[in-house]
Amino acid sequence: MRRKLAAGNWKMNGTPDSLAEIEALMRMQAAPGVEILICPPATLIAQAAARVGDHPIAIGGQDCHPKAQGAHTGDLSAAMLAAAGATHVILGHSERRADHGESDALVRAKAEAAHAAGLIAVICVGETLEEREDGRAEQVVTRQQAGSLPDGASAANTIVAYEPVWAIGTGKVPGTDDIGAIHGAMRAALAERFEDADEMRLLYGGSVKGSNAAEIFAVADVDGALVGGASLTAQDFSPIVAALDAA
Ligand SMILES: O=C[C@H](O)COP(=O)(O)O
Repeated sequence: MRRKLAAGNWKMNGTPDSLAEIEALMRMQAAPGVEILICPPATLIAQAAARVGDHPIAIGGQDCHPKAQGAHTGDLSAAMLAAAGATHVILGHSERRADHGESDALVRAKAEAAHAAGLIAVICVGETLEEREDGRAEQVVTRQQAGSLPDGASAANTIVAYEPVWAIGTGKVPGTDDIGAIHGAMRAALAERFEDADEMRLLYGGSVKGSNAAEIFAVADVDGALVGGASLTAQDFSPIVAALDAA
């Protein structure tokens, strides 16, 4: 049984005042069927983890370096994230692939580093608009998935998020048939490589909001969401958690 996950990626947003949003989520009506993960900017991980305390909300990072330590100014190792209180790390987000030229091979190396530090890797894949219009969405996504997941990936240490680049922050969302087709192809490709593929969680990300969450979560093989803009406030995020709990 795959546990449903509502993950929030705050991206480059948030100051210590924003931690009040996590406290508001902690006060929210319990959604027993849903695991919640918040990935604030690295500057807030330790404070967020301290605020969460024993509450089951998990805290994650948004990137890590593939090396364990060394002369890499400005970077953070997976072990540093774990020491700050993170249990998860987002890797290979399309914004990192675009802004920092991250390849599948680099994402795979980062995932290996995350696993070595005991972190759960949330590995992102997704096609551009041009690739979708060329009819290559499934091919691109499964190729990225194959290249970005290390051989040691398992349901215990890896989650895959399908995020069409053109749907991120745009208000555009693929049709539910399209999401289902991609998630089905991802699951089938995982099954060829990993024994516990049936237990690996697949998230959808890209303009998920309270208003469209229920129809997205009704799609087969969608085990939750990776949410950007609508994760920044408890008011916007809580309806998504509720829709997932009800799905
Ligand atoms: O990581 C989150 C995704 O990029 C989705 O962002 P969005 O919900 O603002 O479209």
